Amino acid sequence: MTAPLISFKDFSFQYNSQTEPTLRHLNLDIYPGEKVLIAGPSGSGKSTLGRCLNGLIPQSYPGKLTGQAVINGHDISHSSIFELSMDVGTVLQDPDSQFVGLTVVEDMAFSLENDQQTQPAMQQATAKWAQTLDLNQLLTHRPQELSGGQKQRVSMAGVLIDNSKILLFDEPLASLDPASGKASMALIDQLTHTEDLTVVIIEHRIEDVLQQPIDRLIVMQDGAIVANDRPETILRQSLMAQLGLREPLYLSALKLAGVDLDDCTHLDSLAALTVPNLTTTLQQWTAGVTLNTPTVHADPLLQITDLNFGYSPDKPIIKDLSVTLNRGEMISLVGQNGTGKSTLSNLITGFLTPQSGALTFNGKSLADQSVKERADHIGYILQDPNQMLSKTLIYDEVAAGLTLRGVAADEIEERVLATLKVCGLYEFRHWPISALSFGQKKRVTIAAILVLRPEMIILDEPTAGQDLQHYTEMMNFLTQLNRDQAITIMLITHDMHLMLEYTDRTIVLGGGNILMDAAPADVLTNETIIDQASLAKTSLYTLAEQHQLNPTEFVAKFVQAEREAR
Ligand SMILES: Nc1ncnc2c1ncn2[C@@H]1O[C@H](COP(=O)(O)OP(=O)(O)OP(=O)(O)O)[C@@H](O)[C@H]1O
Ligand SMILES: Nc1ncnc2c1ncn2[C@@H]1O[C@H](COP(=O)(O)OP(=O)(O)OP(=O)(O)O)[C@@H](O)[C@H]1O
Repeated sequence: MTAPLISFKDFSFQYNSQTEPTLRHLNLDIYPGEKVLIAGPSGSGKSTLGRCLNGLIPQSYPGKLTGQAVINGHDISHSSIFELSMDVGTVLQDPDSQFVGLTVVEDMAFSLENDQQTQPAMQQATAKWAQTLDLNQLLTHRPQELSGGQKQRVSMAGVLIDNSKILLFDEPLASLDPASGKASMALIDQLTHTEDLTVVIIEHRIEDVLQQPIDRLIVMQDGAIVANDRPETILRQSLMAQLGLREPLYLSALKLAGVDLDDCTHLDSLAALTVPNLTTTLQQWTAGVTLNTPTVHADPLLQITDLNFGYSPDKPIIKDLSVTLNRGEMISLVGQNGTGKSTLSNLITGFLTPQSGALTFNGKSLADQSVKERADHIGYILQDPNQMLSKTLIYDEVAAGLTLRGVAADEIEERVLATLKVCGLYEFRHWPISALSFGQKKRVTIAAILVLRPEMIILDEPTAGQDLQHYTEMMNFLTQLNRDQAITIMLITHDMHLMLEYTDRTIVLGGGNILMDAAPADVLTNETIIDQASLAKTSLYTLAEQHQLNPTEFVAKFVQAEREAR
């Protein structure tokens, strides 16, 4: 039998700054050529396990290590980062932080130059990977000029060029638009076969990873491995919710329609799934649901008229854009990577100034309001929490906005503690921010804005990097704010699931303007818009099509039934 390429035996790890081990008694073997998905709640130790694979632990993150972890014959406790980085190539969720070269080709060749390889060897290697990863047209571009999907391919090239046999992806989908995410998953699958790679993917969005076959799903909880099996076995046992994971949409739909999963085969792939009499069951279920009349919001809050903006005069990003957002709406803003969603948000919040056009909030022009004045009404939560955090302690970070605004000390305490409870951070209130996981940091930034009680909140990918429990808590919390206090919420997202289940109106941005402004179920069943804006059909759409149902109606009924069940 083949020996494992990665082998953990009764392995535990405790960061020096922690009082308890973060990884506990792991036993895990990964074999050459396997494609493995690691999932689990936020803070369960996935990234820590990733750091053990690529040598950052114990070299860059010192701590107490017991048991054994061997990667391609190298015991991590006695190997250098250099040795392990030759075995394991890591592609981070934020490729920007990984770029070292001024151009794509320089970035790709960087490690070869460090190894003092000859010019012809470097040229041969860059040509091979540029071809394999479809980067030939981009070699002279600066990495910062690329779209999210292109950046990820450059990062992959930068690690594959070292001939690493193991590739580690930490949340590869978090910042890609759905079409790029799909392409990226297909590329990873192709490389697993053609380049003889072993692939480890850490990702919360299981359904999106399962678009391509996965050999094994490993679920972590509280530092331990609680499931390690074929995805189909875990899906069949209905363990997903119990394990804190999000079930694929099509499975939720089957359950809603009363299907017994024991009667089904190939549960991990909608294309191969077989269920007896499914067409009749779904048609009967659809006929039994009556759609509610949608609530109409007609009280304008933010009015944007003929807005124009470009970072340089020859390249307009926003062109004559006009739109009205009403009080109490729950909106998703979607579109291709690099289309201008963040730019539009920066124009609204005052970080950027338009070349022409008008913005009014509550009937008053925003033109003469500073960033801080606008922030009293409109909160903006960035995608990368590290760009927003400035204090050492969590409590202080959440209190900062209130302190700056001169709120009385006892009111600050009351509001901060209430917000921390709502955001699931209360127990960490005395912790330094540096000891939090990515998902936990994200919640701190959301808490710091919510505490100001704004009338409108713009959130850039609010749930990226969040586990199911915190995702659901956060979205229920935002929904509650929206319903009870009529706060207008606009979510910038690449998560089609989120857009469908939690928003009532979707604005699709593309080519500097609005391509479509409609109910999410209408957007996600419009093939032309899906193509133009790099969105993706959800599995619900495919399921409806497979069973001769009207996709728009089926999706809308599913969303309504799910919301009622929440
Ligand atoms: N550099 C560090 N120093 C001390 N403790 C850390 C450090 N990084 C992570 N931890 C601790 O380890 C725990 C697990 O964090 P890790 O980032 O591995 O979780 P994760 O499962 O990847 O979470 P997420 O899905 O939120 O990214 C966290 O609760 C955190 O307290
Ligand atoms: N500070 C800047 N200077 C110059 N160009 C920029 C700057 N910020 C963004 N751009 C460019 O403007 C365009 C729109 O970027 P923006 O970040 O608004 O897109 P986005 O829709 O939010 O993308 P994503 O979905 O990837 O987050 C992109 O082509 C980007 O490269």
